Amino acid sequence: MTALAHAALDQLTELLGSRCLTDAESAARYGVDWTKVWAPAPCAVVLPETAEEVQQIVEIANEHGLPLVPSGGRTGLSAAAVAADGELVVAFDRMNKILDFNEYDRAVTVQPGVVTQQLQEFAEQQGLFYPVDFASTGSSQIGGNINTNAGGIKVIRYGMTRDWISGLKVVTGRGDLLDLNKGLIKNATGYDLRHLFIGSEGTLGFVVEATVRLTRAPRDLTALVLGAPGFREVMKVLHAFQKDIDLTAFEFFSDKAMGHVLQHGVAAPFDTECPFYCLLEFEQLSEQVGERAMEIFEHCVEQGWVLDGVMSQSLGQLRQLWQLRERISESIAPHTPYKNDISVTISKVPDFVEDVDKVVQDAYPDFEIVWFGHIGDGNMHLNILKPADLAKEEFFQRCGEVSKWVFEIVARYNGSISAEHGVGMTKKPYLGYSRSEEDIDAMKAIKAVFDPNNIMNPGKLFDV
Ligand SMILES: O=C(O)CC[C@@H](O)C(=O)O
Ligand SMILES: [Zn+2]
Repeated sequence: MTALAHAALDQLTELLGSRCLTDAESAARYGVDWTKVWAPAPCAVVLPETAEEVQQIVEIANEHGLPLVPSGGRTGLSAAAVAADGELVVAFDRMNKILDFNEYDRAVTVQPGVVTQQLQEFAEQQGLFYPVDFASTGSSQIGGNINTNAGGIKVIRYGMTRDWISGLKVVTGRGDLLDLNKGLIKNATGYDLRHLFIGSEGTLGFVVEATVRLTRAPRDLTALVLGAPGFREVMKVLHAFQKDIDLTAFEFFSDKAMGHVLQHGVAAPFDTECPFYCLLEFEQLSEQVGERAMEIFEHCVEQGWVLDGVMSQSLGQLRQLWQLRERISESIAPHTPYKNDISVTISKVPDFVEDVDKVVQDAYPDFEIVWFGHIGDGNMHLNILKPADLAKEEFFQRCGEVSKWVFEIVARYNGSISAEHGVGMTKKPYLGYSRSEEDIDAMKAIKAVFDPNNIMNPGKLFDV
C-alpha cells in the first residue's frame, strides 16, 4: 500500500471507525462481482451509513487521489464492481432502509443498499408491484441496478430500471450532492441528469437515495412453454402472440440450455425434444384471453412453428415453468462460461443470430455454445462453455479473439455489445463496436465534469 493510501486510510478510520475494514476476508468478499475473472485487491472496504459520509469519503479520496469502487450486491456480470487494483471499495450494505412511501404518488424512496427482493416485497405489502425482475433479485441492490440500468425478464412489458426511477440523489466525484428530478413525472427543465447517472456504472458518482415508481400488480399470470423446430420459428411465434396479446415476457433457450437446466434438477415441461424453446407469459384477465392464447397456439402448431407445448394451470405450475428459464445461468456456471450479452432490433434477430452462430460454431468446434435470453427484447445471452480439460486462461484468450468477429457482426447490425449487463472491464475493449468515437469523447467530457480527478470507478466503461 502506498504512503498516500495509508494517510487516506487513517482519515477514513477516524471518520468511520470499525466501518473501515482492512482485513483480507473483507477485501476478498467485497472486491469482486460474479465475473471471477479478476482477483480482488482493494486497499480497504468502507461501509457508509449516510449521504454525508459518502461525501466525506469522496472528499478524502480526492485529497489523496484514491480510486473508489462502488459495491452493491456484487451480482454484476461485467466486472464493473471489481476492485482489482488497490481501490477503496464503498459498500452500501448499511444504507439499506426504505425511507418513505406515498400511495398517491405510488412511489417509494429507498437507500441504495435495499435488496431488489426487499423492494418487491415492500411493494406487494402495499398492494403494488415493482416490475424489474431477474434471477439475482435476492442479493442485487437497487443502487447497483441503477448503476447498470438492470433489465431482466419483464422488460418487454415494463422496460428497464431507468423507466422506474423518478428521483435520484447522487454524490458526484466532486463530492457534490445532487437531488435529481425529485420524484416528478413531468419536468421539462433542461438536461435530465438523472438519466446520465442511471447506467453510468458508478463512473460519475454514487447513488445515495432513489425514488422508485410502483405499479399495479399483474393479475392471473399464465405461462406457456413451447418447443420450436428452429430459431426462425421462435420469432414467428413471438409475432403471432404479440399481434393479439400484451405479453409480460417472451424468453427463449436452446436445447443445450434445456439440457443443463434439467440436469440441474428442474422438471421437463413435456417429452418432445426440440432444438429451441420459448417461454411466454401474459395476464389472463378474462376467459377470452386464455381462449385466444390457445387459438394462437393451435395456429402455430398447424403452421409447423411449434412442436409441443404446455400452459400453466396454477401459480405453482407457472413458477415451475419459469425455473426452466431462470435457472439456466446457475446451471451452466460450473462450466466457467464466457458470456456475451448482445442485442439488435427485433426484426434483425433471426439473420443476426444465424450469422453469429455460424461464426462461433466455426471458431469453437470443440466448445459448447449455449443460447438463451430475452428474445422479445432482441437480447441474446450467448454463453461459451469451457471444456473441463482446458486451462481457464487459454479458454478466455481464445474466446477474446473470437469476440472481435462477433462484435463486428453486432456493429454491422447496429446492435449493442452489452444489452443489460454493462461494460465494466469485460467489455471495455469492445466499446467502440457499439459507440462511435464522438460518443465516447462526449462520455469522457461528461465524466470530467462530474469526476475531474477520475476517482469514481476508474478503468470501467472506458479509460480516460
Ligand atoms: O448468465 C447469463 O449470461 C445471463 C444472466 C441473466 O441476464 C439472465 O438473463 O439470466
Ligand atoms: Zn438477462
